[in-house]
Amino acid sequence: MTVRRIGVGGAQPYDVVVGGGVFGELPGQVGPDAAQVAVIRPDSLGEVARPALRVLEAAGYTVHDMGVPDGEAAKNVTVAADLWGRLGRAGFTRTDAVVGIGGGATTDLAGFAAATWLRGVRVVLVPTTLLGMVDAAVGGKTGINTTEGKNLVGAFHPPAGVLCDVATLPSLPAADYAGGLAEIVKAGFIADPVILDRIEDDPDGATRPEGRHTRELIERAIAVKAEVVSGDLRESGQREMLNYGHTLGHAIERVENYTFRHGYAVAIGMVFAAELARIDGRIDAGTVRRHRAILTSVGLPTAYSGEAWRGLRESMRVDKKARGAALRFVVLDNVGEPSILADPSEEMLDAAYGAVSA
Ligand SMILES: NC(=O)c1ccc[n+]([C@@H]2O[C@H](COP(=O)([O-])OP(=O)(O)OC[C@H]3O[C@@H](n4cnc5c(N)ncnc54)[C@H](O)[C@@H]3O)[C@@H](O)[C@H]2O)c1
Ligand SMILES: O=C(O)C(=O)C[C@@H](O)[C@H](O)[C@H](O)COP(=O)(O)O
Ligand SMILES: [Zn+2]
Repeated sequence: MTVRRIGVGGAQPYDVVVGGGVFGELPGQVGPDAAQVAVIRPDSLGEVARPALRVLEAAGYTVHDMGVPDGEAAKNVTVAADLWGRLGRAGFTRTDAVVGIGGGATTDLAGFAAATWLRGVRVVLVPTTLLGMVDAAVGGKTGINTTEGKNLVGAFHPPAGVLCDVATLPSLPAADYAGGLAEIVKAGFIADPVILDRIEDDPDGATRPEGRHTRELIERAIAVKAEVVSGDLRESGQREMLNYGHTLGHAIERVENYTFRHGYAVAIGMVFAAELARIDGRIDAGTVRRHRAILTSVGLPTAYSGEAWRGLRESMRVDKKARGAALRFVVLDNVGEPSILADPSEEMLDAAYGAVSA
């Protein structure tokens, strides 16, 4: 299987390595300075993490296997504090390193632990979900959720390297695989319409790791993310476009107490943002229909409870793109042309939600 390296620029450039069996590159990414390595991974992913643990042990590191709760259940301050305790007891110093293995929730947590331990130690990320590979592990956003909102506590802390071993994908449940497709579709709508063409060409294949266009979809989505974050690590401008669908999406996750898949919430959020753009006269009804058709074709939801609207509207207030009382949404002026819609009226918001409410 071919290996592709996608470079991420910035003050500390690194590679996103995509291929089969790339775990072997872990020691090279962890580097020669570390004596100890903390491997942070879900308790449930012992089998998936084992080859990585073996490679690190064989390279001579003292490896601490730090299991955490599965997925989103670990992305909170209780688990982060437990990790700080374990790092402290192991005597982790500034030259030691963290390796995060798992889905996006786990790599966000591992990145956050690395960002906060001693104010920042080296972290290498090994995403094992589609979503982790195409989005979460790339770009240096780390964080945890709080009761009040999604990712409200975090830090920008880019990894030293990202290893996407596509051989881990076949064991991923289909529903979680579909969640990753939402971020791939997002990359298509905001920056690379070829992604949309490939999914429309073979929607069934898009839902499977062995699909005809799967490698291309993964690499194109990573390339979109790498390009954006290379120029704007701290989200002072262009990076906001990666938040397409996330203002409503994060609010849905919050009202569901973080038990609703991120990708599913973002899928609904993208249709909401598309409806907002249509109401604002930026895109036509056909482009909104294209959102629904593509998302539905790969098994993603495009509607949500009408009764939830008041709670969602309240939750959106803490969106990181908001400025004061003004909400700011990423919308499209056209496919591949994202822009910001600032402070839409309550009537517009109500109308757009009416169009996605079930
Ligand atoms: N930092 C960022 O830039 C960024 C970007 C996008 C999303 N995110 C975050 O990513 C998270 C969503 O990530 P996700 O969709 O990967 O969810 P997840 O991390 O919850 O993983 C989904 C499920 O798949 C399991 N799993 C992981 N790899 C597996 C494998 N190879 N085989 C079988 N099961 C496997 C996990 O244990 C979990 O149960 C959210 O918290 C979201 O906020 C962050
Ligand atoms: O990397 C980014 O920037 C993104 O917005 C990517 C999103 O897919 C991701 O879910 C991110 O975690 C959202 O960031 P937040 O700052 O809105 O919490
Ligand atoms: Zn996301």
